[in-house]
Amino acid sequence: MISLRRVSTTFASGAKEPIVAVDDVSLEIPDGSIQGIIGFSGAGKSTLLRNINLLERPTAGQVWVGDTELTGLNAEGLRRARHQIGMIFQGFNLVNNLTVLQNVELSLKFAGVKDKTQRRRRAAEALEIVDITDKTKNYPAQLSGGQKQRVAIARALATKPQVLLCDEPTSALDPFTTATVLQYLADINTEFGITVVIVTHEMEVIKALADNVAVMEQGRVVEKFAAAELCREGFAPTTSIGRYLVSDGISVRRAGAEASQGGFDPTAEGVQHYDRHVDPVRRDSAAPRENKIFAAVEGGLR
Ligand SMILES: Nc1ncnc2c1ncn2[C@@H]1O[C@H](COP(=O)(O)OP(=O)(O)OP(=O)(O)O)[C@@H](O)[C@H]1O
Repeated sequence: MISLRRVSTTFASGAKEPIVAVDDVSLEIPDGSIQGIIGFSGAGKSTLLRNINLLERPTAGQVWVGDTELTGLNAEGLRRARHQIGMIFQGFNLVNNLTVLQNVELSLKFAGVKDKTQRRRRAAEALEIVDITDKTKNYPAQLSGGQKQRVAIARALATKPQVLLCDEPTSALDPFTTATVLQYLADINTEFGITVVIVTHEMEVIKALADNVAVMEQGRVVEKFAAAELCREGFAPTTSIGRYLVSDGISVRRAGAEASQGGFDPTAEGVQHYDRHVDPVRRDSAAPRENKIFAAVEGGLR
């Protein structure tokens, strides 16, 4: 469980009034779930996400990940705790003068994996999870946006995190590539039980991925609901974003799975878009991929 307890984050802004980016937010995110955080620009979504790994230290409140209160740790404790929390960004944040493999190895080096062979093996394993083993010797500039984000996901996974924080991970991608990246995130959540927290302003991303939704406005979480609620007759969200999600049709991935009892409902509008564009290579290679995942798990991914 990730538990944010009365978290606030205020930025000084010179002579002007301080900016309250996050205002007394409490949020519980169950292990293994996908939490969507949605809101308009400037609502405080990214700051709240960065509060979870203390990339932005809250000015008040507590952040708990599992049994550990991150806000109570010293620098060394926090450094170690952060290995449990991977993060990906809209701009990918790869190191341009390192190859794909070296980029992933670097995160293991920072995580204190001293043995070079082990670093290389674990980096290669992580790259396998996102099916990008053919690009290990390439540099970021030689990759498409979607490939860069997949490398960033591999880099985040290499340290075997329990939590993956995603800050607008698909905002820089076209719809086709977005769908592929979302599929990887869904797979990683399902197969490894990694808790995913995703900040976005894209309704499609929420519909395709989230189990639970938090709507932010002016630093506050003003509405929370399970994505499945969007399918329930009579569900009446109070925020404009919530109402939009309802009026836009009930094409929520997890809710669709529940409603149809048969899993993912590819006929739902919106989901169709998501499903159709999933990389066909991944659909066709289910069996070998499964073995690969097991190998990775045996290798200690979890
Ligand atoms: N380092 C900072 N210093 C000062 N103000 C900041 C800083 N980071 C964010 N802010 C301010 O805090 C508020 C919330 O910003 P934040 O980036 O968290 O919002 P957001 O919902 O993620 O927005 P967007 O969708 O545009 O990225 C904004 O007013 C922003 O200008």
